[in-house]
Amino acid sequence: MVYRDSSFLKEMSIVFIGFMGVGKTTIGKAVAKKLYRDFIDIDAEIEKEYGMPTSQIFNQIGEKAFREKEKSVITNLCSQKMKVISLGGGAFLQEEIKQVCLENCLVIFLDLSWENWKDRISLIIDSRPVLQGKSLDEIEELFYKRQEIYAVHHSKVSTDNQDAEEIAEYIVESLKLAWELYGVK
Ligand SMILES: Nc1ncnc2c1ncn2[C@@H]1O[C@H](COP(=O)(O)OP(=O)(O)O)[C@@H](O)[C@H]1O
Ligand SMILES: O=C(O)C1=C[C@@H](OP(=O)(O)O)[C@@H](O)[C@H](O)C1
Ligand SMILES: [Mg+2]
Repeated sequence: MVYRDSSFLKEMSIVFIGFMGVGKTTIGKAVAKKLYRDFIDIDAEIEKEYGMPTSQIFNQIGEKAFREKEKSVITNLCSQKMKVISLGGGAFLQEEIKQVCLENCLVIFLDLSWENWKDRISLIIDSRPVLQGKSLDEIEELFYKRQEIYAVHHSKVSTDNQDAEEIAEYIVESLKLAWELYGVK
């Protein structure tokens, strides 16, 4: 059956959410390339606006300003179609961001187990101010607490034991199947 009014499904922007370091930026970029869409990384947009890396924004201007900018950047970009957008792991702490994304975009939660996540810490610790100065136990507590904000999404993809390219391929194939199922041309 062909649903003639379902073409919006194929046009919706895709938003990636999940904890720091799960691969939102890496996988988002790969998915965008495979779908021939523009890729937007919200942290990169904020860094461009301030002309400095996130850690420096947190240190010099403060987290509050970062979060305000995060909200305005996401609110503006989420209304656009055909994008692939990777959020920062703390964006869904703000209810307004959560609502605007869930209402306008296809929200995909990238899930990774704590066991696998902790092997990745050395890759990200220097560039993630939220992790700095915390013990591993404190980071584990934050990891589990943060799962609450990702609980509402449209789709969840487990990323354990797969490389970013494989995950991106799986996401794109699943999207194509879903579009076909709904008769989207
Ligand atoms: N599936 C994966 N397997 C192994 N390493 C990964 C995977 N996805 C991302 N990475 C690595 O983990 C680090 C964090 O990835 P990144 O995409 O920046 O995460 P996020 O945007 O969610 O914080 C990077 O060094 C990246 O190369
Ligand atoms: O979880 C968070 O509070 C943050 C996550 C980071 O993005 P990634 O999830 O891409 O690391 C970045 O937005 C900032 O350092 C704060
Ligand atoms: Mg990122």
